[in-house]
Amino acid sequence: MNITIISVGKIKEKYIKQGIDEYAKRLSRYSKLNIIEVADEKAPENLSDTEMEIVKSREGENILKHIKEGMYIIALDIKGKMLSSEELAEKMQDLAISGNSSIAFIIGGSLGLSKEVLKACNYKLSFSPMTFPHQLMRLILLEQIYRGFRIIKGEPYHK
Ligand SMILES: C[S@@+](CC[C@H](N)C(=O)[O-])C[C@H]1O[C@@H](n2cnc3c(N)ncnc32)[C@H](O)[C@@H]1O
Repeated sequence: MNITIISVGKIKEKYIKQGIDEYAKRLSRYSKLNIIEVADEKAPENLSDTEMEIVKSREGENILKHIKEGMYIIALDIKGKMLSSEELAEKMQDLAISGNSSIAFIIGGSLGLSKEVLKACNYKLSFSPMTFPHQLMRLILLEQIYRGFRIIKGEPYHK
């Protein structure tokens, strides 16, 4: 299976980068991983609603450029559907069985994802009603994808 993560913004924190590198290494036993970072637009505190939509829209355009034919697109969205780790694993397995060998996970920037991206995606996945910073979200997502592969393979994993 090919996993692509399209994420707005760079990873600046060293400790998060180390965690991401570790899970990317662990995942390489199970999947091809491609992490694409798209530029985050400047978003000062005092933006109007319209200006915020413009920022999200610009970031969204850059995200959508990386979507390829045949990719199953999962947008990370606080308001999306929550799944257990076992349910996410089952979803990944079902996609593979039905011939979707390429999954793209999308993580938004500080203002979230544009309506165009949310419209283009096949599934909206929430990790909880809480808001996580995008850098940490990338690490948590990688851990859950890795956990998903361990579950699919029936391999032992920390509970
Ligand atoms: C700082 S958050 C953006 C917060 C923004 N106010 C919103 O409502 O989306 C950056 C990105 O991380 C991801 N994210 C953060 N918390 C999440 C959660 N609980 N579930 C799913 N994705 C989350 C989303 O992709 C979001 O666009």
